[in-house]
Amino acid sequence: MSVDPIIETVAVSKSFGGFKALSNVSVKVQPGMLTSIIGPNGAGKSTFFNLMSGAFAPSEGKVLFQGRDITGLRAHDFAHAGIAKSFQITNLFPNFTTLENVRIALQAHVSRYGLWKRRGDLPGLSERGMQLLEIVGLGTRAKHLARELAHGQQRALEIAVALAADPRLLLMDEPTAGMSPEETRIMMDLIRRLVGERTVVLVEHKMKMVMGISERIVVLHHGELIAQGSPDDIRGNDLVKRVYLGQGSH
Ligand SMILES: Nc1ncnc2c1ncn2[C@@H]1O[C@H](COP(=O)(O)OP(=O)(O)OP(=O)(O)O)[C@@H](O)[C@H]1O
Repeated sequence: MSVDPIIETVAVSKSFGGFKALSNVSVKVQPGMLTSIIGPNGAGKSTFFNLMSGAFAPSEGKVLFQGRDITGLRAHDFAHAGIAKSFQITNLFPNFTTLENVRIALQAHVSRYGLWKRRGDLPGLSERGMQLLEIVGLGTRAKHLARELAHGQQRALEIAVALAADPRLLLMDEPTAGMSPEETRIMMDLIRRLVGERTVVLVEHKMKMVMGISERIVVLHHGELIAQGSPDDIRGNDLVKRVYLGQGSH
């Protein structure tokens, strides 16, 4: 494919003390697509995710975002460049309403660009906040406190908070962790809707979900890239099959 990648890792490695958690991984993520990072426990998925989000710098190699070398910049600069992340660990203000949580995120984004104004001066914030809540399916929950939402709804709210920065790239770490089958289905539908206008990269354990939703899959094992391709490529890959053999039904 000749399309320029939105984010690219060039031979990245990451060592913790003497231990190499990631070794020489080169991946090009295509824009407007859904890419999933998979691999058995300890494969290096979270480490790779953290390199893409700027949580830490690679020990070796480079990270390019829209062709620009962003290796070693702070997480804040990654966010500024257009990379947002949604975490497993909740990042919400539980005693604020759903809409207030999104408004705070929008306000933080506005202030980051030096345009901070008093609340009353930003009449568009509530409207934009409501639009984001509609996108994630929480339009009817705007006045509920964040802590009153069901688990799946809280995850959807975290996505609305991440979208407040209008990111080009959305990184999601196990977006359906701990969800019921119904919540998982709703989240998968939401993720599908987000892709296209944005690029989405997921770290995910649930194989069935990954195969059903992804356009590209990157497989890590013992910190190395062992395969990348379409779900069909990955399904038919002998090395991937061997790695997952006996892993149970993740
Ligand atoms: N901060 C750290 N210090 C030392 N070792 C680490 C650190 N972070 C990760 N590791 C090690 O690096 C390896 C890869 O970890 P990582 O969390 O990236 O894997 P993972 O694929 O996300 O695993 P899981 O599916 O279990 O979450 C593991 O052996 C882990 O113990």
